[in-house]
Amino acid sequence: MDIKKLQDAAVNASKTAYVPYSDFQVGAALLTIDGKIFEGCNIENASFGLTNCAERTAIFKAISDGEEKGDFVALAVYGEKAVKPISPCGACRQVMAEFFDKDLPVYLISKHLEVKKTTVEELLPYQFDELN
Ligand SMILES: O=c1ccn([C@H]2C[C@H](O)[C@@H](CO)O2)c(=O)[nH]1
Ligand SMILES: [Zn+2]
Repeated sequence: MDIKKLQDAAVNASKTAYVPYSDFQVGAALLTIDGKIFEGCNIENASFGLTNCAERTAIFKAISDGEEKGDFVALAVYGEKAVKPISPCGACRQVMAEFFDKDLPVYLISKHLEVKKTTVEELLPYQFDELN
């Protein structure tokens, strides 16, 4: 799969972000082994801590639609105002660790489309995982 397509999907996903508090639109695009792409945006709340990041929205949409742990092959995240490639928060890293293989490629993208390629393992080393 062309990474450009996943990157475009992440940019597209950011368009529907609900961000009245931060005005910081984020989009995520999650690719499955079958070639499906699940898009997610950040969704904020007046009670700030209830905000759902773009990454978790995409992951939860995929799981809710029947995709399973191990079905995922790549994630792209785009920050519309990110000066440097966006960096996922700790909550999202933990949720990624739940559903993604350690070596799954994660493409972090800045507003100028600078891309940093990393992995789940790099984002969350020595992860908590009760099942292992
Ligand atoms: O990787 C990230 C980083 C931040 N945000 C959101 C949370 C909040 O809505 C806004 C500003 O932090 O960006 C994401 O969705 N993903
Ligand atoms: Zn997050």
